[in-house]
Amino acid sequence: MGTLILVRHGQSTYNAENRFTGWVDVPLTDQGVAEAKEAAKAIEADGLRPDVLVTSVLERAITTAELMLHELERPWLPVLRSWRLNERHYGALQGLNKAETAARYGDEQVKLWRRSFDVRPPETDVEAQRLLHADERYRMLPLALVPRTEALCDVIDRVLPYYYDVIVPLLWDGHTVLVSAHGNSLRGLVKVLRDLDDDEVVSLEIANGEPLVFRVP
Ligand SMILES: O=C(O)[C@@H](CO)OP(=O)(O)O
Repeated sequence: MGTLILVRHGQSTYNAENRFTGWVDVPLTDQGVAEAKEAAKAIEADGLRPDVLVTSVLERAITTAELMLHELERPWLPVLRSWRLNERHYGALQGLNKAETAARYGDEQVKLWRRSFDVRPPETDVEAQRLLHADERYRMLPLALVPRTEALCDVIDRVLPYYYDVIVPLLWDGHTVLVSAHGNSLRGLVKVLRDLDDDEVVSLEIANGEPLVFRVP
């Protein structure tokens, strides 16, 4: 039996500024750094010792994991990274303030964009998609796989192949796998692991730096 530890990165600068983040690559705040260290203490207190690290390709998740491993005195762990674990792409909302967007479009609409299973935020234009594709991290992808917006259902579609093809075999081999990722990529995974239906997932919230532990037979 393997152990899966899911951690959402510590607070980022955009979290602190209440901005839609998505694939924008922002760093942690001082509070985020402290949350990452606390996350490591929590898993240590549970007697858990990760032996493989898996992260998205976004800095806030990578830094959170590095801080955690340093705290756990295991900075040497083997690491795997994938764009498939990135945050949900927030489309044209990326960078906007969430409160200002709610004042403009209404709380209900913003809640649908933020938490529904299948409502996509407005998409970015083709030029923004091309710019993202030019980023070294995403250049190897076919352009069609570089998102212009995503709903949670789209995130699940991209996360699951990585989960089943890469993470599950590690768990079957008995590893303790630490996954450092994002609010919505982890909401998608937790929906599947807990078998939540499309309505239940609306109220699922994942806090910064709070580890979630699953035993996978
Ligand atoms: O902005 C984002 O990308 C996410 C996570 O920070 O926000 P939300 O809480 O709306 O899912």
